[in-house]
Amino acid sequence: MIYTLTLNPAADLELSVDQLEFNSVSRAIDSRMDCGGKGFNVSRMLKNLGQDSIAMGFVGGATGLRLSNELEAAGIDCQFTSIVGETRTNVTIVEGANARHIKVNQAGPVISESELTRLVESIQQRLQPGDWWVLGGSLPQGVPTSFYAQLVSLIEDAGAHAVLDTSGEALREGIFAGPSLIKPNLEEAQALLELDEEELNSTQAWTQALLAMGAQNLVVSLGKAGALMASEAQLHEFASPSIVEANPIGAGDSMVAGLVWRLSKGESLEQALPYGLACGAATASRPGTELGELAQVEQLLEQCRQIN
Ligand SMILES: Nc1ncnc2c1ncn2[C@@H]1O[C@H](COP(=O)(O)OP(=O)(O)O)[C@@H](O)[C@H]1O
Ligand SMILES: O=P(O)(O)OC[C@H]1O[C@](O)(COP(=O)(O)O)[C@@H](O)[C@@H]1O
Repeated sequence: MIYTLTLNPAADLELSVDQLEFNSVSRAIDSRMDCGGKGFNVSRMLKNLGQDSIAMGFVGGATGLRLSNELEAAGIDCQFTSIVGETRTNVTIVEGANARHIKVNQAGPVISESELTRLVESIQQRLQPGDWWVLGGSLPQGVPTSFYAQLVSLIEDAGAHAVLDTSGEALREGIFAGPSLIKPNLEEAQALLELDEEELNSTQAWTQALLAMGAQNLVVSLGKAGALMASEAQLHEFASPSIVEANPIGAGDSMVAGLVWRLSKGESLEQALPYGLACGAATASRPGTELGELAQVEQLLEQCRQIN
């Protein structure tokens, strides 16, 4: 089974404007609201790929209810921990004229100690060897930065696989607990390291430094340039397919979905990575946080090649 955990889900509100202007009123020419949050997106993408998963996490208030209803309507098994606070809304403003965007993510609700305890208990009840657990996204307020590390240890000690996709201190502490896989983008990966210029210019040096912190495997996504994969014995670079980008939000989560989909079938990371790239590219070609579909992923797969 694949589980996805989203501690800080979000409704993703996208407003499109012709031209972004500060200190004046802009009128949206288009708007859309999608279900977002890293683990939720992974479950949604897995569904598009024909793969079931169980979505877990904190949901609260009207926004939380809206997201739960949307996931359930998509046929995703939801096992949420309800909270008193309100699930957040993240805003993206897309400027049509210059094909660029600004994204502002809210901090998210405050989680109480009893809500956190209930979540840990519901995770512990489900731990089984061989399962895959995707832990994705930022921490809402009140959740300690060591929380992912605690979960990674629980999951890996149970003989299951933890895939960690977060950033900053939560990622740093989580890596030390030895997750099966981490998937930062380049900026998130390099922010963890204090390397000199020469080491930063050597992919071998900085990927090995990340692995030395504790991650068993590493995929670093590079946007349209593709991705790197590294383990103790391997370092490979793959190219991403070429698409017309509409909105890259959700591409990273879709890549994680593609990876876990294939890894859970027993494939190696090298075999799984082209699926991750194709899923990321399929989603980047769509507006808002709309995610790629299987037919498009299969078509893009042909263009995902290993560069070295
Ligand atoms: N414009 C694009 N063209 C082709 N592929 C893309 C594009 N943007 C994203 N992708 C694919 O999605 C993956 C994840 O995107 P990336 O932006 O690196 O992740 P994140 O959202 O975590 O920052 C990339 O490795 C790539 O395969
Ligand atoms: O939890 P964070 O880091 O604030 O990120 C949440 C945001 O990231 C997303 O999950 C998209 O992530 P990616 O672009 O990395 O795939 C959005 O749906 C959501 O608004």
